[in-house]
Amino acid sequence: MSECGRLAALDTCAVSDALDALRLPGAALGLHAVSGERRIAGRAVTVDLVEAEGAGAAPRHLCTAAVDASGPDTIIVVAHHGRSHVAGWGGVLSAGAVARGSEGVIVDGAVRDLDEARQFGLTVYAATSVPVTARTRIVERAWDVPVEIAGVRVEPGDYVLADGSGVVFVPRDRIDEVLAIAERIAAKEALMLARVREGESMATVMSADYETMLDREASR
Ligand SMILES: O=C([O-])CC(=O)C(=O)O
Ligand SMILES: [Mg+2]
Repeated sequence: MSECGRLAALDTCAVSDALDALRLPGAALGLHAVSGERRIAGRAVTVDLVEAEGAGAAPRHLCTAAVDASGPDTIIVVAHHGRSHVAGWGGVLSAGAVARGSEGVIVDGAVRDLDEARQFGLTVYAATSVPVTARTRIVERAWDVPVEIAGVRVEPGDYVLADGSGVVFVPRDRIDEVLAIAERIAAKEALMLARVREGESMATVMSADYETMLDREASR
């Protein structure tokens, strides 16, 4: 199975635990599904946004090059630096992402045209939504460059997983290690759930062994 397929079979908590075991950052906090609630996995196509003032006139609308470059197994990752007063993503862009088969979009700030994103079936993870356009306010500094998303550095081609618990990023050169550990954690948790359903005591299922599980993964 491809790395994206293996990632999509996991959840963000198992991947976050694997990142913890490897002492890697990766969980981007404060983002949740605002359209098309579903788990998405893919490789990052990055965009970095800046205030328009002093940046010069925009030759095209923000995120357009990233949308044009996106497709299946990609997620458009927009560094909007927590701005909540203006949208870093909108409905026409959503239509473009859907037309190219992109897995979805992650914005660490506000987006708009959410009714359109939902209507088009696009999954969007963001901090919040507002009606206010980016035009004349925010422009694209660059795309296909390293960005920072809620404090996490993300390079083009890094792996992304987002679900009901939030968003995690995995550096592309660490994906094999992270997947191997996350898959072991998920398998252990599946066994724990079976024991819980069989009525075993919670204190036994989630014992000291569970508390120290990630340290043991780290030292394997
Ligand atoms: O003007 C914007 O912020 C972008 C927008 O509405 C869209 O893509 O539909
Ligand atoms: Mg619009």
